[in-house]
Amino acid sequence: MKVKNICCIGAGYVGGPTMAVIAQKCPHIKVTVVDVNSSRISAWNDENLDKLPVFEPGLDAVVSEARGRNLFFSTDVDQAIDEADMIFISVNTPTKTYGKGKGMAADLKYIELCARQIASVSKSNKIVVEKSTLPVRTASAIKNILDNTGNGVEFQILSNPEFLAEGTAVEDLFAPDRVLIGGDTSAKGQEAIQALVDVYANWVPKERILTTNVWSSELSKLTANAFLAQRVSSINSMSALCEKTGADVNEVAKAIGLDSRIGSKFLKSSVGFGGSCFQKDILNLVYIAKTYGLNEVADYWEQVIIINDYQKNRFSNNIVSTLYNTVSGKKITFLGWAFKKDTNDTRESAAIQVADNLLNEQAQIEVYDPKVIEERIYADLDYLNTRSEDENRSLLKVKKDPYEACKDSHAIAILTEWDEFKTYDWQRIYDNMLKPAFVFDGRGILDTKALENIGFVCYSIGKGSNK
Ligand SMILES: NC(=O)c1ccc[n+]([C@@H]2O[C@H](COP(=O)([O-])OP(=O)(O)OC[C@H]3O[C@@H](n4cnc5c(N)ncnc54)[C@H](O)[C@@H]3O)[C@@H](O)[C@H]2O)c1
Ligand SMILES: O=c1ccn([C@@H]2O[C@H](COP(=O)(O)OP(=O)(O)O[C@H]3O[C@H](CO)[C@@H](O)[C@H](O)[C@H]3O)[C@@H](O)[C@H]2O)c(=O)[nH]1
Repeated sequence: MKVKNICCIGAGYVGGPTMAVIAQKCPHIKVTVVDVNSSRISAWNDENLDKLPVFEPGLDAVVSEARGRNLFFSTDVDQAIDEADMIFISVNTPTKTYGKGKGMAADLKYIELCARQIASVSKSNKIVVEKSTLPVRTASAIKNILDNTGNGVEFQILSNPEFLAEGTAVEDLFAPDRVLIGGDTSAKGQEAIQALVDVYANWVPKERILTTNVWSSELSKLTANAFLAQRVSSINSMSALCEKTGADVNEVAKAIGLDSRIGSKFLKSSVGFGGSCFQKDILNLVYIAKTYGLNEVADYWEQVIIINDYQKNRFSNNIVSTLYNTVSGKKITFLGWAFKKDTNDTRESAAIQVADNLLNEQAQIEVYDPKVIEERIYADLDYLNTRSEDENRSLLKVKKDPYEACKDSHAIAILTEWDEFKTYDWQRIYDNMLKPAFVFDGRGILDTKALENIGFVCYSIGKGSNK
């Protein structure tokens, strides 16, 4: 079977870029991305490419090439489902905030809604692809809903998890380490797998397209994120030990990373990992292990989250203790709010927890981030419900100019590794700060020696004193 018409439900960080790349690479396939959020769809359709709802380097060029040709964004979900022979489900699967599994399990209500809508609208056979990250065995629930419509339509369910990282989404989609496709072992299942393999084969080398059974595919996604996050927590746990012992975490990371069995990637110590996936997916993994009675397995992975929380709190505690045990009324500047550089996404960003801790200590915070808008920052804080919205707005201000944000500040905290922070006129920043002028580099990106020569008092994550 040759796929001619794709529909993707969910025009978010995954659905948008993923489908834009499929459309660009496969001009013979019509791709329609649909979403219930009409303002998001309008933004995807905006003539001004700066207004796309997702900021990703290179995405504007891909969208401008394919949009209107064979890439469409629409709110008409029913029509797109009806026309498609392959439907990707790429809706959000956040951690449950209510009921059984609250705070741990993935909330699958949006997935189920999609399955029910596909079931009620479809008049012809369809391949349904799980693009969202899902707990292992979700495919059987989706199949159950789809197969019980009684209208004679046949559905094949595939799992095709997405491994792109934000900030490098387009690069990752152009040249993925692998594409993973899981499906049913029956002949029809294999045919469906082949149809999706053929889509990717338009630009991904065949040896990088891996096919498995559906459960392996679902579980591989959670496993990959757990392993990646575990590396960050592992090096972050070492950063605490480095600071106590005079070791330098960057030197340790380099020394161990040269061992080809360990490898050098994902060993950058930080103020803690963020992003919409790591925490949510590990909590989900922990929950799944517990439901199968695998308590030791659950405890093992939960430790990755515990260390991450520890790292964020350690960073804010260090700011308070260094500033003579009080930050009350003191101005602290945050450079960066996004969970990593080159994205406007702030979900689970370490900056949020660090800010909340410091606001509890009555600090005055001013934030500068090159891509994150003011409304997003306040929404992140308000969501925690720690204090009133008015208090958040009076204690924390968002600035559009980094020098303005740093003026008259007691301390600067680097929360995101944006490249531009390295190029600032740090002498100018120093001259306009209160003294002693402190810098807390939560990303280890600044040249500490150069800053110390200017007169700053520096703390860099994982760098112990050499004395
Ligand atoms: N963000 C990432 O980098 C990333 C990477 C790999 C996998 N994932 C996974 O992909 C999935 C989507 O993540 P995201 O970051 O794109 O989420 P997102 O919140 O940015 O986008 C999801 C979109 O789905 C829409 N939606 C929800 N229910 C809908 C429905 N019934 N009909 C139509 N639209 C609906 C929402 O309005 C939203 O715009 C999640 O399962 C996530 O775990 C995310
Ligand atoms: O050495 C490192 C690497 C990452 N991070 C932090 O870890 C978080 C996650 O970074 P990254 O993995 O690069 O971005 P994500 O967009 O969250 O991507 C992850 O989560 C996605 C969603 O599931 C997966 O698709 C990707 O493969 C997986 O890398 C960020 O806060 C980073 O700053 C570190 O602190 N040190």
